[in-house]
Amino acid sequence: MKTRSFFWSLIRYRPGLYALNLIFWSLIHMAPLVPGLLTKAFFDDLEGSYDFPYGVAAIAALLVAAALGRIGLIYVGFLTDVNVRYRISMLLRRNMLAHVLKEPGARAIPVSPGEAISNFRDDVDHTEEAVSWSVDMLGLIGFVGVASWILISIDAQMTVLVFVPLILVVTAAQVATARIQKYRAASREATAKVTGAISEMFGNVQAIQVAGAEKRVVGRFVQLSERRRQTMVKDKLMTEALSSVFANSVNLGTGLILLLAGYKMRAGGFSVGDLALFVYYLTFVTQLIGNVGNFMTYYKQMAVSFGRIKSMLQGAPAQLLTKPAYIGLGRRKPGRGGQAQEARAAQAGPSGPAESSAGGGASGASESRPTAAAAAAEPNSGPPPASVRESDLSVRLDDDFAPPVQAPPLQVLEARGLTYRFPETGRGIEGIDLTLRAGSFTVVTGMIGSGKTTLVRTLLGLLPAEAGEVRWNGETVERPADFFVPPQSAYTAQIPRLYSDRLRNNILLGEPERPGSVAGALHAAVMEEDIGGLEHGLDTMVGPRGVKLSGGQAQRTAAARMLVRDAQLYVFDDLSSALDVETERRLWERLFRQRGDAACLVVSHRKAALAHADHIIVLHGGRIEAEGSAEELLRTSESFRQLWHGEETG
Ligand SMILES: Nc1ncnc2c1ncn2[C@@H]1O[C@H](COP(=O)(O)OP(=O)(O)OP(=O)(O)O)[C@@H](O)[C@H]1O
Repeated sequence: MKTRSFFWSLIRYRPGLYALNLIFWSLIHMAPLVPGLLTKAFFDDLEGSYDFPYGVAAIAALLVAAALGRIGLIYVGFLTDVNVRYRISMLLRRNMLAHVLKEPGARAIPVSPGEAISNFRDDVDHTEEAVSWSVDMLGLIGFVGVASWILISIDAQMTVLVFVPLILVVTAAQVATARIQKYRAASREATAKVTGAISEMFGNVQAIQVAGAEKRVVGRFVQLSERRRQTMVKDKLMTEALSSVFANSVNLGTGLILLLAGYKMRAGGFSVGDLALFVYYLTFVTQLIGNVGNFMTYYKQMAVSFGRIKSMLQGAPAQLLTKPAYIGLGRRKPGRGGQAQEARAAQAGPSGPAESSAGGGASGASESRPTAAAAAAEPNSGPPPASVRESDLSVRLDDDFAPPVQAPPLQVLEARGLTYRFPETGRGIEGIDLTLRAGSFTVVTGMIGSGKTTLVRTLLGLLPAEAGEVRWNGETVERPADFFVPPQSAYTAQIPRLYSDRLRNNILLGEPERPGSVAGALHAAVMEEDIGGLEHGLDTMVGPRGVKLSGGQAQRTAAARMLVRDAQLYVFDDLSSALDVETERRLWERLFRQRGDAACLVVSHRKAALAHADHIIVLHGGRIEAEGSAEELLRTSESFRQLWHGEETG
């Protein structure tokens, strides 16, 4: 999609509102034609070359009325402008967010969080500005057209002089735009890097301290800030230089008019009123040219911003940015969302995976979708305010997200030829086959970097598989990311993600609390004894990213979050990093006893997990090196023996 098409699609989002805004701003810009003519009449009347029928006082009254009328128009113009610009930016941000939440969870944004924030904030702002400034163009053309006609009829030669600044400024702006675009791109890039560095610094304070890297980190920050300063100075200098050309051209024009008017007045062909009219119109012509310059600058900035916003889409069509959607303002149109959702529900039907792909698409496994929703829906403390409850959030996003799929009870889950390689390193997994039956307990093990995490993420759709397929009871799962969420599956990632909220809310993450459900999940996650030691039990605020909990508590809170949900497949990615051997043993025992018909897929190298496994998969270099029971593998696999005995030795 080209910048021009993007721009038009933004205008077409609310064509009526945009047209209203265009009309008001055209009137605002054309309104000065009237006081110009009144000023001419006023001076000509005083000079005696013209006789206004109602006297000079009437002209003064009309001038005041014209000024008041323009103030009224500007007031309404600002109302329409605010409505257009904020609706556009809200739509863009909403659609960008919806897209991010639909991407495979582990690769949802292609840049650092800081850069993504800059995309959401600054690039959308620039786009909004370009659309907003575009409404001045019609009024400008109208004003210049009518004013030229009036001025030419008075004095063609002088009129040419009025338009000299216009020609100068437009030429200067044209010459400068390529440079402005270059400087603007560089300053945006530098700003994003600084924002990214700030977010990395704040996220890694502890790592920086323990590595004694404060000076180096601050040094890098200073370098990035210096680069930003340089690019910003160039950017601002160029923009301000152009503005000053716009501003000073009025003085230049006035000087030229005065010079010529003196000669013409002496010759008697030019009245004081004519002079007043020329000077009056020149001011407005130049102001309006300034607006053209602003529009051109913002349009160029928008081209840069559009490129950056597109990169966030990771190859998805840019049309989705301007796809009409409910943005939370006014009444929701019938047929949008509500009906669409019903239609999708009918398509998704009860029969499971194949139908689920017909829906709009939701993201991630349990870890990503409810997490993201709750992160947006729930503030730092206490219950969320009514305006941002999850039910409201679903109203805003349900055009994009399919309703949860209800698949038939799991009998067998199969993956065939599953392949994913990280573009950056070419590493990952290749040609993985696995079979999980209802009630089975499968452990994936292997050395560091062998591909265990990549395997579970690809299976669950958190990474987009390059090849292979996943089948649920023999039916192909077309869109694993939509499908592998509760009630089909629940997942605990290797690194737990907790939110600055109560412990209870971190476990439930929007799931309605049933009697005993949280207590049951806490017991299964071996967390029940820790609760008594916390200041406010389940209502303890866990702090940003759960910093008030120990690593093991955070890990088990994430496990409890998974276990509080009914699922037919539970996936754990390596709990051992933060759990002592005894706690982990109790956790697997409880899970093993309580799992019922659910299948468990566990990444671990701990004996406690391996001992429960009825099937073990040993990965090496992203491929399955061996598989079987622990007994078989101890006989047949050297790698497995190393892992098994490794725990004893180290
Ligand atoms: N985000 C990434 N970008 C590029 N390469 C990656 C990325 N994440 C992992 N890899 C590479 O993919 C391979 C598999 O990584 P993966 O995290 O799946 O291994 P693992 O067996 O889970 O390791 P660990 O036991 O340390 O958790 C590794 O060689 C790793 O270097």
